[in-house]
Amino acid sequence: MTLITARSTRQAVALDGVGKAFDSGPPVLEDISLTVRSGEFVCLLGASGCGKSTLLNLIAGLDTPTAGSVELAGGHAALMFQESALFPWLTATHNVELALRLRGVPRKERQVEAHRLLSLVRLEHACDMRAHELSGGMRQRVALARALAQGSEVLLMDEPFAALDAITRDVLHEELIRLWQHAGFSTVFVTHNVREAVRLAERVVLLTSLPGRIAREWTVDIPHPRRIEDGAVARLSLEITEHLREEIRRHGQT
Ligand SMILES: Nc1ncnc2c1ncn2[C@@H]1O[C@H](COP(=O)(O)OP(=O)(O)OP(=O)(O)O)[C@@H](O)[C@H]1O
Repeated sequence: MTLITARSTRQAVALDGVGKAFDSGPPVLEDISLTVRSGEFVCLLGASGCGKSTLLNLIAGLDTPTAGSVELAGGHAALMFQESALFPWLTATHNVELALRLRGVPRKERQVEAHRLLSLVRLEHACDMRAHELSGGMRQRVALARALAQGSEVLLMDEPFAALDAITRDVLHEELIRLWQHAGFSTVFVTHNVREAVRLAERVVLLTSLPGRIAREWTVDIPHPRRIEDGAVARLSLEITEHLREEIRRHGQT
């Protein structure tokens, strides 16, 4: 593992003129051009229904754009959703081992590696537990360990902490930043929570609605560790919220 010391210029994700329409409906996304540098943490922010998940699915290769192109370093990305989607009959270790198996890690190395990943997310005491024995926060930790097990350069996260209480969410923000700083993967994180975006990202990209286009973006220069209640986080959040409100007003989505 390497600590990020300098900003990379290599591209992890490159979207060029991406558009998406479903069937004969109007475009959900239009002319999205966005580059995510290797090791960069970008938050995609926008009102409900503006197309954030659709864009993430296009980056993941789960769907194809109707216009433009999507390029992904390494050809594949790890995904994490609001629901942990763990296999309930498998222990935490076996859930992680499954991802290692799909990646071709030899059987005798899998258990050690799964335990290493579960310790990284501070779950060394829960290796033998199944989903129903884990809290929501612990389930998301296992999901994060499983995502890391895929060994992708890019981690795509679709509101992964939205269902958690504020304290658990805050702890997981801290954990995610710690892992990102040390492992150096690129992250595209979707949220409609402005403070969460400013708390986490190096860059916040705001999407318009109907169709989703890039409205504006902000570089977040606030040093880590950041807290959600920091003055600098609050000030930038206020500024971004004003722009988000404007977008919502424009489209009558209140
Ligand atoms: N498979 C699909 N077929 C038809 N329409 C779809 C499909 N997937 C998404 N849409 C439409 O695309 C639009 C954007 O949806 P999407 O889920 O990407 O938005 P979002 O910004 O992630 O919303 P939220 O924040 O509420 O999760 C919505 O109008 C949705 O109904």
